[in-house]
Amino acid sequence: MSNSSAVVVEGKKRGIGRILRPIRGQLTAAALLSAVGAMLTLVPLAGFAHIATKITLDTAMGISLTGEIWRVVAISLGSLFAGVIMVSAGELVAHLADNRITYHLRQAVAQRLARVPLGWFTAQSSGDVKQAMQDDIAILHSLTAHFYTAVGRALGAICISVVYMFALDWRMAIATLLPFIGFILFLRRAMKTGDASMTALAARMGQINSATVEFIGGIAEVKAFGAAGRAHKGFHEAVDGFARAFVSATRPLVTSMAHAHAMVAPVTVLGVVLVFGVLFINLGWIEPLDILPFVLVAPSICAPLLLLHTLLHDLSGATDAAKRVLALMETPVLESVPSSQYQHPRSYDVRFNDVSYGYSDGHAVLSNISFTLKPGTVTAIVGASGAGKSTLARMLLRFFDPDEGHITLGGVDLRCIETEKLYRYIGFVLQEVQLIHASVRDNLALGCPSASQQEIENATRIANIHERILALPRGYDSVIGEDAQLSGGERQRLCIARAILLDPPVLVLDEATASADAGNELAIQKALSHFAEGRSLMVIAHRLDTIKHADRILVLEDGRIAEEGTHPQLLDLKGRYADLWLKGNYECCQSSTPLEGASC
Ligand SMILES: Nc1ncnc2c1ncn2[C@@H]1O[C@H](COP(=O)(O)OP(=O)(O)OP(=O)(O)O)[C@@H](O)[C@H]1O
Repeated sequence: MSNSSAVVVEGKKRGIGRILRPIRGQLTAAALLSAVGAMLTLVPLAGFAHIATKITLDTAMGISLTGEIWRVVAISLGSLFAGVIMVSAGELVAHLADNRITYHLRQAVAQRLARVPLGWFTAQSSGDVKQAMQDDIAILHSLTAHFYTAVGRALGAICISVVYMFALDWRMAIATLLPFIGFILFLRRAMKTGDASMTALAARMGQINSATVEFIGGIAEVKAFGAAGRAHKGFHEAVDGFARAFVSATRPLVTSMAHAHAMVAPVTVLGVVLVFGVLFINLGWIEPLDILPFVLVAPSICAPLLLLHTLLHDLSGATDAAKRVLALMETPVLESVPSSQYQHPRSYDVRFNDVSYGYSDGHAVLSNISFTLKPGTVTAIVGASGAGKSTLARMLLRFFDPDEGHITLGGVDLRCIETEKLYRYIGFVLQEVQLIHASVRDNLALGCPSASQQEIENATRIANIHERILALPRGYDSVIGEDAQLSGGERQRLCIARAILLDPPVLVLDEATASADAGNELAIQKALSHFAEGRSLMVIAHRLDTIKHADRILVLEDGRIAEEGTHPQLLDLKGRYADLWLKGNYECCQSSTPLEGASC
């Protein structure tokens, strides 16, 4: 995509924060509810510790504790109940926010894609769009619906436990936290090891991919030239290299992770509490009963800490997904005027005015192109492969806008014509045939849903596909890809019928009969020539004999119009066209198609 002035780039700031901005308040509320809820659900642990301590100490002194026990039990149960309600409320708020953002993102992406140049879709694989629209938005769902509440719960539980332990005895609290500090240190080491080895692994994976592509892509040649052994060898070497790199990369990683997990195993934490507890008792710093709350609370930090680690690990995937969705939402769009400035073409003559265009900066694919398509005439564009023919056709369809110059329809700049209307004025059939998963009838009536069966059949007869459709199991109701398995040529004829049904005053055909066999091509050309009457037709053709009676032929060379004229005029010039004609080895007096006319 060029940095054309015709595109508008909106917003450069990237990141997950931008994606989640509309629901930031809801997510914060959800996280807070979850955090406070988690804190409250831990109150019973403190309650148990309190009761156990009291029973041991006070009953020995003969004090009755029934009233206090019931009070602590009531507070514990009340806290637990309130905590569960708050955690559930947090989940609900997060899911509502998720529902809102998912809807908002899908709408925003769809609206954006409706405004991007059609040329973007040819450069972008549908896989990329599907990845962002479905997979990435699903990943963001786990972020919005679960991440914030889970982080809230984990942090809430950890914070309240730490505060509680420090409130009881700061020396025991510090000692209890030692395994968790060990966990963080081992984790950091694992991450460092992981980062270093991931680069090496990615390089090895790249080698496997290249070897696989080479092997699969060239399988025919490999077999034909008996090089299967050599190709296999390259693939095996890449796989072996990856396996070796994997072993040496994972060994230190797994060791560090194993140490980290061992640090936060409840048994380790309990062991540390008991060892330091006994030590502090011997030092006379604490009483034996003072250990009890630590024994109850310290292991409960393990699970939230591990959960936090997993969540932060998942966050990087969600960040990448957010970036991809954001990139889609920032795809450069076609420049358009405010709807109040839309204009209606007064006629249907098309004019290219000094049009230049390049896909990338500094390399012009089309340079200073000027010509007019007059109504009722056929203009053919010919030239060597790569000369810029398809680019020229796509500019008329606003796949891209010119970098310089402009294109008008009936005197109105294409940028001032509402996009939907533009495709009512200019129909097209391109090399890449696009049919949707629907019935043949629906595919035909895509741009014209109110078309009658008679109108549809008239179009399919012109495109020479009516009989073939009738031969399908359910005729016009057969579904593409299910019971309508069509060849490339048949799909192309279906597209031609679809374009004909729209009855556009201007029609662009880019290698529209490329997949048709000779007989069909003749029939389609014949039908199209009748259809062309009174319209402007732009035909791009490789085979010069199919366009030799066009009203005007433009010969493109390196993105410039090298020659123009009628077939006889161009032959007389003895220039580029005459050369192409000669090289094409066309028979002078073969039966002509109607686009060709009759004379030789
Ligand atoms: N989407 C794209 N991005 C970048 N470059 C492109 C793109 N499409 C075409 N090009 C380049 O622009 C030049 C003109 O391509 P174009 O398809 O217009 O030529 P063409 O005359 O129609 O060729 P052919 O007859 O082989 O279809 C070529 O060099 C091609 O590689």
